[in-house]
Amino acid sequence: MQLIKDLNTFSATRSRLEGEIGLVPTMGFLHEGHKALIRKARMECSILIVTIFVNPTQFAPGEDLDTYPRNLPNDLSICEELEVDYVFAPESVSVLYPEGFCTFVECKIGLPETNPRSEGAFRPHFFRGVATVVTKLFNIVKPSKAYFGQKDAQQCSVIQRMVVDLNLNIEIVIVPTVREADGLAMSSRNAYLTKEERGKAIILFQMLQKAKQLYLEGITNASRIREEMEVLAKQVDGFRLHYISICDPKTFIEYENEIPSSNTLVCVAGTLGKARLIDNICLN
Ligand SMILES: Nc1ncnc2c1ncn2[C@@H]1O[C@H](COP(=O)(O)OP(=O)(O)OP(=O)(O)O)[C@@H](O)[C@H]1O
Ligand SMILES: CC(C)(CO)[C@@H](O)C(=O)[O-]
Ligand code: BAL
Repeated sequence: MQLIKDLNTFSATRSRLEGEIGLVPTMGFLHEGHKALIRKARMECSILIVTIFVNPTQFAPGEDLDTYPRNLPNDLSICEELEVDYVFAPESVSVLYPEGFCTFVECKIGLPETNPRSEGAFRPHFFRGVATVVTKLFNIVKPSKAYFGQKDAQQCSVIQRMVVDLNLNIEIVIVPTVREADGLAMSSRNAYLTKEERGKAIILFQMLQKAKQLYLEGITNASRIREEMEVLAKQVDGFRLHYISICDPKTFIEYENEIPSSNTLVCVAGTLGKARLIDNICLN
């Protein structure tokens, strides 16, 4: 495995590579969720490239850019173990954002005007930063396939839309959410949870399970499902619910009343202490 930290070396290396190139973009602090993406990419591609970069443009002022967990040595040994060929981990922000950088990519899926209960609404800067850095990584790595996790459902839809809209000719592979034994979705930010908060963090999964249970019992009214999920959220001391969204998984347009018999995604987000957690489930 080769670790590359600068653009010139990466570009020179990339120009010599041929075959099916798989890209797994990450922000590091790798866990079992990342490992699932890497394993799938390893099975499907002849050359596997993992990127590790905590992208500042997707963080708003006051968010956790400075404290975001980092552990490059451990990430590298995980990549080595999983037979990654190249890790591109820019050594500084200026590798991807040199002085004068001022061009951004914007996708309108889930922006506040189309869905007030979404990541796009709660983190209005977020998808612009993600779409921009992912476009840059796609242009730098030139993969045939790129792998993303279902945990970040709206991010998946934004990227899937972006490759269509911008004719990027890259296959986007979505990998199911990997969970802890009690159902909590793996996330680098779980590291922020205290022991007590960790116990409470399964509330997101429980809310999603409740939605599924209600749906299977024949309840198809989005507001009714949302209300019952809210009741659960209120029972957990210290959990600040940001939103419950019951929406179309491609457009993220919210269902207010009857939900259709296919294509319904339920997303939840909230904070427990310093950790902002998100999760989702497909109802049908
Ligand atoms: N539990 C998981 N299951 C499957 N994929 C995951 C999981 N967690 C993260 N991923 C995916 O890994 C890729 C890199 O994610 P990232 O490095 O931001 O980790 P993260 O755990 O999602 O971090 P955080 O939740 O703190 O933002 C993304 O495509 C993300 O969806
Ligand atoms: C896709 C991504 C690597 C872009 O910075 C990030 O949003 C993530 O890790 O999910
Ligand atoms: N996994 C999404 C990255 C973020 O929340 O910044």
